Amino acid sequence: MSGDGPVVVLVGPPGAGKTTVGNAVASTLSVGFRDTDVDVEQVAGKSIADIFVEDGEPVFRELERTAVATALAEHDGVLALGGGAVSDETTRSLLRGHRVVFLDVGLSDAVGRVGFNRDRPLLLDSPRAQLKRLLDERRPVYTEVASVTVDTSGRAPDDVAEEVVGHAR
Ligand SMILES: Nc1ncnc2c1ncn2[C@@H]1O[C@H](COP(=O)(O)OP(=O)(O)O)[C@@H](O)[C@H]1O
Ligand SMILES: O=C(O)C1=C[C@@H](OP(=O)(O)O)[C@@H](O)[C@H](O)C1
Ligand SMILES: [Mg+2]
Repeated sequence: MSGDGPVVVLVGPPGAGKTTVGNAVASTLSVGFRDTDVDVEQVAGKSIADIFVEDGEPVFRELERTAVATALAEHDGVLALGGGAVSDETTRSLLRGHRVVFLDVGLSDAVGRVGFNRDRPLLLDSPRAQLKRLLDERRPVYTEVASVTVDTSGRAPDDVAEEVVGHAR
């Protein structure tokens, strides 16, 4: 249903907990949860890993840009974006005016959470170095699009979710 947009949009690097915390926040608020990574997989009819291998990252980014725009327009619950969505300028401008929370995470915690996960194509090779690069490159962008930053390092998902609930619309 369309309305004022999502009650909260979660951005941040892989392993920040956008999907996990987003689900918990939606459950607490009794609203729907949507994740643009899932939307992209549904539209493409295959996993993100397969999109990267078979079609390439630019195709994934194009699908992601459309998925974010669609979700912002029609979802009124909690919305989690993929970690790289904010690298797109159109997406950044679409996020203006929305309640955006940056879930931050330190490098060690991020590596511990997703360093050995095989579902994230960007982290298959040298996960620690890749996560450091993504964090260094994107932190300024996450900060720019978000009105609030919540550090998740060393914290349980439920604890983070409770804080995010306080920032929802
Ligand atoms: N605060 C947290 N503490 C410990 N592990 C976490 C936390 N948040 C998420 N995780 C775990 O880290 C992994 C990645 O979480 P996920 O929600 O998919 O992150 P994102 O969507 O930001 O990439 C999952 O295995 C999840 O259970
Ligand atoms: O950081 C990125 O560029 C990506 C993050 C992933 O989502 P999560 O941030 O939910 O892991 C997913 O969109 C894809 O693997 C690319
Ligand atoms: Mg996710």
